[in-house]
Amino acid sequence: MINAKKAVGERAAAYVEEGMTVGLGTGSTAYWMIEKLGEMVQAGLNIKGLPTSKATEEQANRLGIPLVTFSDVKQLDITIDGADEIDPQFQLIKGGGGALLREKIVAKASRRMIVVADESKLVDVLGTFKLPVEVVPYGWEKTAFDIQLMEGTPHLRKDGDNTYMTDNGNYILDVDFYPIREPRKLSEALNQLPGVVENGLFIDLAETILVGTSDGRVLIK
Ligand SMILES: O=C[C@H](O)[C@H](O)[C@H](O)COP(=O)(O)O
Repeated sequence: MINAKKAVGERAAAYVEEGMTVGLGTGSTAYWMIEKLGEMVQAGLNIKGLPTSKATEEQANRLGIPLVTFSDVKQLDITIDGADEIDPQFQLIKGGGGALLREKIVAKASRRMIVVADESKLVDVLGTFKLPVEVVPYGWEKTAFDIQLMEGTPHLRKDGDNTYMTDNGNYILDVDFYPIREPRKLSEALNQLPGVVENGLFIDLAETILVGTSDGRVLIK
């Protein structure tokens, strides 16, 4: 069977050029982009990576990709990352893997964001995928209550019997807001709640979308 995520991830690595500082995304599609970048680095490509999660940091270290942090750089040339849903206006839902906060900080610091996904991620209207919202543990029940008043149905993310914890020590509420007809408004309203750290709506950040199809093609949008 053709691995659409592998094909699209590897294709995206071609956007990375000598000397660039690269935001390294998180997830099972970005994984293949990072593996390919590792090969390119071993073959002599000189780049610096800034990882969006601890998992990605470990992968990059294993592959010998030199890493920087925001104490070294304030702007990146490019970020390549996956998505959970992509609408026709290139607005995204991200955070299925819990990395949305670091991913958004890195994407916003980048001159361009390339999104890699298989075609199952393309939707007409966002929200079938429950929107991940990162919240501080203190008072999360009150934050969830406030989200319900916004007509969302929140579910506290679990990790087996435990509450799932992000790389930043926060919780995730996966919120059913379907259909999300006004993603910008919803994103702004969520971020007004004091307990919300960030939400998984990525508005006007994706510049180019690479879509891997089940028959092995990569479409560039
Ligand atoms: O927090 C996780 C990220 O936003 C991922 O980029 C997103 O969940 C897509 O992951 P995957 O490529 O594994 O479907």
